[in-house]
Amino acid sequence: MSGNKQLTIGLFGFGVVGEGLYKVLQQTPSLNGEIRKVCIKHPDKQRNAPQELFTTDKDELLQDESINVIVEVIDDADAAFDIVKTALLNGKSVVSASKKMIAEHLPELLQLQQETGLPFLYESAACASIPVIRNLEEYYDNDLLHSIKAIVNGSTNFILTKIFEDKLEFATALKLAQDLGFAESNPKLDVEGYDAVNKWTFLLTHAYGIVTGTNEILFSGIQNIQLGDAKVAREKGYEIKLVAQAKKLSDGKVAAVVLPQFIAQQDPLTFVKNEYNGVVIESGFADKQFFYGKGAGSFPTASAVLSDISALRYDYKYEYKKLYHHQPAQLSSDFYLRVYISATDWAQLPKQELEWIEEWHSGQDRSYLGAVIHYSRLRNSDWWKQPGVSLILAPEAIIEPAELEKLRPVKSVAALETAEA
Ligand SMILES: NC(=O)C1=CN([C@@H]2O[C@H](COP(=O)(O)OP(=O)(O)OC[C@H]3O[C@@H](n4cnc5c(N)ncnc54)[C@H](OP(=O)(O)O)[C@@H]3O)[C@@H](O)[C@H]2O)C=CC1
Ligand SMILES: N[C@@H](CC=O)C(=O)O
Repeated sequence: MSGNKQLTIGLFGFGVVGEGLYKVLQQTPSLNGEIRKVCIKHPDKQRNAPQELFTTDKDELLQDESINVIVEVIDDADAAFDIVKTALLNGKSVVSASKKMIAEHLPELLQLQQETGLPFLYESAACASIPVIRNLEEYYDNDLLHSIKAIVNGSTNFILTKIFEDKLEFATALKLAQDLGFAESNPKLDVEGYDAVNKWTFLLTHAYGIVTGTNEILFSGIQNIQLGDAKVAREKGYEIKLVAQAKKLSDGKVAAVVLPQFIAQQDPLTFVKNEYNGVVIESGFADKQFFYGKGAGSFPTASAVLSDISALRYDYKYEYKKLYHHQPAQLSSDFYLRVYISATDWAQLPKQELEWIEEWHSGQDRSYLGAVIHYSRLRNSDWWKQPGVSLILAPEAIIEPAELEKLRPVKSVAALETAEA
């Protein structure tokens, strides 16, 4: 495919993203793209498009030789993988928004792209309207990419904004995120951090050449954050956001986590509210750069799908430069995290697991402490995921082993035990 070639599209899914794309394409005649057929699941639903466009038979798209592009925007990861695989093997270029499917099948998808030589693009799958994949892929050299810190889930950011700024109840805020089309069909994916970590897996591939699974990354969502945590944050002049981050350590490995974090006022992520996403990239010589835009919703997501479709006109493919043309980085499990932990009961906090405690406070309803802990201690335990316990990263959370002793304070766990007694 090259130049202004006719793109004949088979579209899977006509929900928030699919219908958005249909409308956006109607307003983009210069693209030279036409939707030939739309495959959906429920034939009886009312649609805002001619009835003859729709089918429930996937082969009407996948086996149609006149269709040269498959756009897959459905909410079923297993069916999505089957569609994408068949489409590529049938010689069609593919655009997808299904981050869960991509995260679960990245090695197979990499192989399929190599075997077929066909484009498989998915810019909308991470941070929706922000062109983060193409930027990581094309612009930043592996050695110079010091860190990425990002809000990659619109729904949780929306919920946190609505709870802490507009004083809505959690359930009301979630319902609003669902009504506006931001949340996944199963909102547990958003709330418990699965969606954010899914996105983080393949962003790590484009940033550092790391091919990993979600089980290799420490993550949680916002499910355990309490109003009391927000009060502590406010007293310290911080906000709480669900943040995905990766930092290149001095041994060349990458520390990566997806956890709630206190965000200081001077951090650009402070400005990221509601369904917006933000990405702060720190690279050699350029210092900090900040990308900002809508991270969920019909038209913002459709705009990124449209950009991928448009890129097919000039045969754009991801080269996975960091993976195939550089020395890919590895994930590190040897670093420390500066954390804030709150609990309804001191006994829930395993003080022996902490390197040191920097502050503590015991209130009527909850106790909290600020501490430093080795990453592996958190990975290998689940006390911090239990009801009643919340774990939030401090603003500058990642500590390299070589820095640890320089930072170790005089106060220790023993001091807390004395205070308790
Ligand atoms: N909403 C957002 O802001 C964003 C969503 N995404 C991703 O995009 C994808 C779509 O999301 P969204 O549009 O919100 O989801 P919706 O729930 O709004 O729509 C899902 C669509 O998929 C169709 N569908 C489900 N299973 C099948 C199947 N086996 N074959 C054909 N069609 C099927 C449904 O059909 P029917 O209409 O008949 O029920 C529906 O049209 C998801 O992977 C999501 O994670 C990515 C970025 C942002
Ligand atoms: N549910 C997702 C949708 C976009 O990826 C989110 O809230 O970010």
